[in-house]
Amino acid sequence: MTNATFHIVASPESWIEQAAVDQLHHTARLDDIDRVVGLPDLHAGRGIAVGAAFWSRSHVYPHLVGSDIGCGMGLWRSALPLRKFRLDAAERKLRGLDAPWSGDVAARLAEAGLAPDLAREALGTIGGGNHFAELLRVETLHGAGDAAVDPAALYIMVHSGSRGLGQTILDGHLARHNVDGLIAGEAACADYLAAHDHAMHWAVLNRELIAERFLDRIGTNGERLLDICHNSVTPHQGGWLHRKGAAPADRGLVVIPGSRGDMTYLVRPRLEQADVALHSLAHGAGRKWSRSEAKDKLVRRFSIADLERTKLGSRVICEDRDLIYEEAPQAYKDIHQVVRDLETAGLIDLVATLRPLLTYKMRRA
Ligand SMILES: Nc1nc2c(ncn2[C@@H]2O[C@H](COP(=O)(O)O)[C@@H](O)[C@H]2O)c(=O)[nH]1
Ligand SMILES: [Mn+2]
Repeated sequence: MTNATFHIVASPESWIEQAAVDQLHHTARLDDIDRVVGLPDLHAGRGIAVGAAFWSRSHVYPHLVGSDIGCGMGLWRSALPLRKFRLDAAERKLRGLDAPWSGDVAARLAEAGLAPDLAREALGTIGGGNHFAELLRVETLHGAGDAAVDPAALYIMVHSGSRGLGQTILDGHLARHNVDGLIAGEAACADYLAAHDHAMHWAVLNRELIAERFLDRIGTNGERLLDICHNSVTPHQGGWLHRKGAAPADRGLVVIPGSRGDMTYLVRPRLEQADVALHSLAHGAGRKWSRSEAKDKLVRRFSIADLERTKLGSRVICEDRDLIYEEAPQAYKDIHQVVRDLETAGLIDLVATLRPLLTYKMRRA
């Protein structure tokens, strides 16, 4: 039995798999979960649905945040005008980015208020899975607009998280408490929250360094327009708001990417209806196929070379033969429908649509 209120933000046109809805109901039955919200990118995860927000007045549940604490999206406007950007040259220059960053890691960690040796080897690297760095340009400016969006500029979006650090924190918690919740105010909860906040700050710094490394390789720099975490637990309305693949609607502009072969939306959250969705938004399109399904379905239909170009004409650097199939655009839901659902629910205004030019996932040294 549960007393939690349950709401899914999605129109009948949106495809939401039953397994994900079942996972939401399962989570709603945890002790003292008061509100559960599914967003239009909802899909099944490893036990916990992704594209969801959970609020508890009294408990913090680390397994609802998951292992990639602080994972999120950052967007930078580069100083390079599009007219000077050369795709072939950029593709050649984007090398050596999976190796540890050779800059002053200790100083950057200390500046961010973190221990100077915290997960230092991984800092500034993207990691695997569906993490990426992507160069984009403005496709369309919408009515809501924003002075920071210059259609003549090149942009970079970075999706990465806390790498092994978040996993270590979750593993430590599960070893001691399994999936039991932590009672807010008790020492064990404070310890988890302190480690969680370090991982969030580490992830923000990680995205910043990735963007700097990429922009440096193509001979420019940039200004950060936004950085948002979609895996987190934060204080909210006198309780605790867990976001599992859900973008915050209370921290300014948000990017909602589709896939490497589709558009990304830059949106401004609307505050009037925000509480209905626990002040959260879709964090992407959400998966339609699991990784193994994607590989099985696509491997006979497409060569690696096919997948190194997208239907939008953008390029893909991914030298992992499995990953290039697992993360193919076909594996994701329709981003345009996801964004329409958020608009229809009165949760966002569109600012701009961005088109991918080059997506970097990994390249061997
Ligand atoms: N523009 C791109 N979007 C992508 C790519 N790979 C995935 N995605 C989208 O990002 C979210 C991230 O999901 P998460 O649960 O891992 O945080 C995903 O739902 C897709 O919509 C890409 O290469 N480029
Ligand atoms: Mn993520």
